[in-house]
Amino acid sequence: MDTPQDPEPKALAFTPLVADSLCVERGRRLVLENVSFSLTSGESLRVTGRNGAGKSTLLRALAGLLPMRSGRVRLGVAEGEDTLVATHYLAHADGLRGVLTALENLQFWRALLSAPASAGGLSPSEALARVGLAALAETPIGVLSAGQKRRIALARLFVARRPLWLLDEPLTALDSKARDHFAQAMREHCQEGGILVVATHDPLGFETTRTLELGAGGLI
Ligand SMILES: Nc1ncnc2c1ncn2[C@@H]1O[C@H](COP(=O)(O)OP(=O)(O)OP(=O)(O)O)[C@@H](O)[C@H]1O
Repeated sequence: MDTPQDPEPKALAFTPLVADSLCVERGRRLVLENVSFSLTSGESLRVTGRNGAGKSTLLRALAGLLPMRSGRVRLGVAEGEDTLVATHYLAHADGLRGVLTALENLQFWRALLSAPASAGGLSPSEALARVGLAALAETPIGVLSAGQKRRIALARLFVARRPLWLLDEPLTALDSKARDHFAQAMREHCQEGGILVVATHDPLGFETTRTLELGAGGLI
């Protein structure tokens, strides 16, 4: 059963995300060298680059999941709030449990992700409807197609409102209509004051504030 919603969701606006001279090693090899950028409320960054250029590495470092050799990431949040609850990180993997239904997976994620600072998200049923999969609510994830699983993974973004979205190849396996819908969701997130960082090889379907091409000269 869905849990009740916070009646007064907070605004998403917050002070900038700053990456300052990030250097990150993987397997003793320097993958990111002096990567710097700053994004404020409503801004978006598209991270591109050849396979192995370090896109996933950058997102994981921004999410605090990888140690840095040097440099730092600063995420301004409201006083008393935790940077951890300000961030949605979506990796390549969908992060879904095959034996649970679509609805149960989102109930799990909502319980895990909800916090006072990120309240105001959709209920799991509403989030499923948002990604066009309300009819599959009671279907176990294990029997869904790759694109359907991806859509449910993306629905996690809607069950808890968080200002910073770090998305690694979010469009993988989506059909063109689902891509259009998700482009609209990313646009709305920025219009509401959120910040977006997307690693992708594909066009996103909207103009981001900036592009960072790793391995080829930096910010565009
Ligand atoms: N766990 C790991 N241990 C050692 N090296 C790693 C590890 N994960 C990634 N690497 C290396 O780090 C480099 C950057 O990998 P990363 O996954 O960030 O690239 P990417 O730009 O996201 O690539 P792709 O477009 O293929 O997804 C690659 O050379 C890769 O081999």
